[in-house]
Amino acid sequence: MVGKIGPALDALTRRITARKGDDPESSYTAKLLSDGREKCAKKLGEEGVEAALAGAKGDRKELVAESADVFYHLAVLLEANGASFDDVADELDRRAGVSGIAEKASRKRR
Ligand SMILES: N=c1c2ncn([C@@H]3O[C@H](COP(=O)(O)OP(=O)(O)OP(=O)(O)O)[C@@H](O)[C@H]3O)c2ncn1[C@@H]1O[C@H](COP(=O)(O)O)[C@@H](O)[C@H]1O
Repeated sequence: MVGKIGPALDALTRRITARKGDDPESSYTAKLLSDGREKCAKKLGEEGVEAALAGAKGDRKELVAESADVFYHLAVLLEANGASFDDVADELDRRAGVSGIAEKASRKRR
């Protein structure tokens, strides 16, 4: 099965970019972006904690909903910092094939 998250994140990114500069009264994204990156970061932190709590209690439905909130707020925070999911994808690709254990050990040697 071809994954659906890439196209979904692309479409979400396009919607967020299109909202930039819109009236904050009519767009939550425009409101967040006009409030500044610290507000965007605060919202991502809140949604991350909510997703973690849903996962910890084993609530699959809530975890899925909260995860969508996390992706949305991460997309807004990336936009607020001039970054994108493509940048994140490049970083993930860079890490492919490097074990997390080996990477941690290499950091300790530095
Ligand atoms: N995916 C989302 C999305 N996920 C969550 N949210 C909003 O994020 C907010 C967070 O929920 P909270 O309960 O924390 O809201 P709150 O307490 O009112 O927030 P604050 O007062 O703290 O800012 C809610 O208003 C949600 O509706 C989203 N808002 C927008 N999108 C996407 O962005 C697109 C553009 O939306 P607008 O910018 O609103 O047109 C939409 O078509 C969607 O694709």
